Amino acid sequence: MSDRKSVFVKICGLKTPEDVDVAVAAGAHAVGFVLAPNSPRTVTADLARELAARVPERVLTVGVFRGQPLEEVRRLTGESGVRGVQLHGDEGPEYYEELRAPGRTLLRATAEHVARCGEYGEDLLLIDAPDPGSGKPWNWGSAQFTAPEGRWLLAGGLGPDNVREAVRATGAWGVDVSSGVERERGVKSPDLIRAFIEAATQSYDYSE
Ligand SMILES: O=C(O)c1ccccc1N[C@@H]1O[C@H](COP(=O)(O)O)[C@@H](O)[C@H]1O
Repeated sequence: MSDRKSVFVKICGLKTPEDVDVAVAAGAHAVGFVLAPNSPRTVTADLARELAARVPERVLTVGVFRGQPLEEVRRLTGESGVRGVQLHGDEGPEYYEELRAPGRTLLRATAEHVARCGEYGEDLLLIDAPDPGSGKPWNWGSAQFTAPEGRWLLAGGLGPDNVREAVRATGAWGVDVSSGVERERGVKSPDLIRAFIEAATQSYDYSE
């Protein structure tokens, strides 16, 4: 039996101060701002900075990138002031090495279901669906998926109704969600954010 009391919860794709405040008050451990282009959740570095400034130190702020040049990731990270960098491209270990900086948390997102934690020098591994941010689940429950050892986050099609089962089935250290806490694409629902965090943080209550 694990002595963990809760999973790590990241709420991603936040665009408004109200939604950031709701996620923080409900107990999110991390909040994400999409700094990749062409998403209904894309925010400018200026808006990300404004949103990140509302977040207490204990909550990790994360910039989300997809296949962008290193200089662009560096610039947007600096301008927005986020402390975490989440990469969804096919960047190699050298790219992570280039981005490493004191106080910065590097997250490597992959749809590769045999990934190992820390393989590219990342601090946290994120195992996601092939189409990140689509709300489509992948087959995390299948026998073909072997969960990695260590600290990894599960994402892809999670929501208040399935997060608990997903954590129990995979043993994920943490979870990440965007679509499953939206009332329409790109628009968050405070009620769903609260419900997701509540459900996720109950995942390791083995007393029942
Ligand atoms: O959310 C996006 O639009 C996005 C864009 C580019 C890269 C990653 C993106 N989101 C990531 O996807 C998962 C959430 O997926 P879901 O919507 O809950 O199915 C999460 O890791 C986000 O950071």
